[in-house]
Amino acid sequence: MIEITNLQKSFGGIEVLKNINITIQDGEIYGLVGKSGAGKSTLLRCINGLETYSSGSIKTNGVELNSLDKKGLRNFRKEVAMIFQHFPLLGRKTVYDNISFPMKCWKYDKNAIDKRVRELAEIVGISDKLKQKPSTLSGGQKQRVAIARALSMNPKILLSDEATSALDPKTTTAILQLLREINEKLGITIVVVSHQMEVIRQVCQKVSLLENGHIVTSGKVDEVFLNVSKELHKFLGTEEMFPSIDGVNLQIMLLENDDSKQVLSRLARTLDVDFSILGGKVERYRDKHLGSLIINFQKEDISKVKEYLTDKQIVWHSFE
Ligand SMILES: Nc1ncnc2c1ncn2[C@@H]1O[C@H](COP(=O)(O)OP(=O)(O)OP(=O)(O)O)[C@@H](O)[C@H]1O
Repeated sequence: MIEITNLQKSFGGIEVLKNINITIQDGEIYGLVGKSGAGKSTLLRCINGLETYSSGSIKTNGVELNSLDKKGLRNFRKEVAMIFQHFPLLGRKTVYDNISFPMKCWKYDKNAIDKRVRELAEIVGISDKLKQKPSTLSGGQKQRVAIARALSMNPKILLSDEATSALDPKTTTAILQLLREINEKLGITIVVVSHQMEVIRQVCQKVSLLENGHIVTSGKVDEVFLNVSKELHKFLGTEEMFPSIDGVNLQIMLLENDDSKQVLSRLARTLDVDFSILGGKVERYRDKHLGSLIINFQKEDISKVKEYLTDKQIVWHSFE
């Protein structure tokens, strides 16, 4: 478990992390999302001990990071691996040598290294590329090599800093799927940093939204979506997506149940009201699909519409 309490970090007198409180359970995939400069990478670097923090606490499995000496920190880093946007592979070495590199540094036995490299190559799907140089691989394949290398020391935690940001959408989905398989098969806790909500939605169970160094929204990803806050609207750029026409715009959230699927036709029949559909979308949240519709109702109907939706336990948001 990673427990971050009242964490504060400054660079040269400028506070870049402010009162951060996050608990990440073992085996969870946790997302940190936010705009550029929000403090995501700094937080990730604090978690793996690459940055010190000014005050507060980070405990990994009960051990306070700031209390570790050099040797303690070196051993701790064996348990926390990291992958990056630009997969820093050794260009002159083969894929095999890249994956085996950390184990060689720690002077592992040659046969054990060979067994582990082949195992990892199989897990990440690059068994046929072991003799190639990174320059002959696609971006997705390079990231797979970087993931295999990150897993070589059997880490308990994998930190992913914008690992899919340089990849096209299809390759991004494939790499996120791989992270999920690794999480499920190997039980590794994964922290995913991204500036894209789409990435977080596909793979994470929980999320914290960072803005200017502090957390503005946290929770289970689908709940954060359902109870979309002003801050999340601002981050997603959706606060201005509702055209200003007469009447009142409601966002109606659609879940994977029958009640929400037929809500509009039932509502119109029961209340005898007219409405206009302004927009809608369906998004994937790990294994679920959640949707939302933006509906414009006439002002005189709005209170009975809200009452009806609340009574039917349909989640809605008003943009008055
Ligand atoms: N080594 C450093 N020295 C001084 N300031 C830094 C340093 N590292 C980061 N910062 C500052 O801390 C703030 C947070 O940066 P950070 O890289 O953590 O943000 P981020 O959310 O990861 O952004 P991005 O997505 O662009 O990487 C920024 O204002 C940045 O300029």
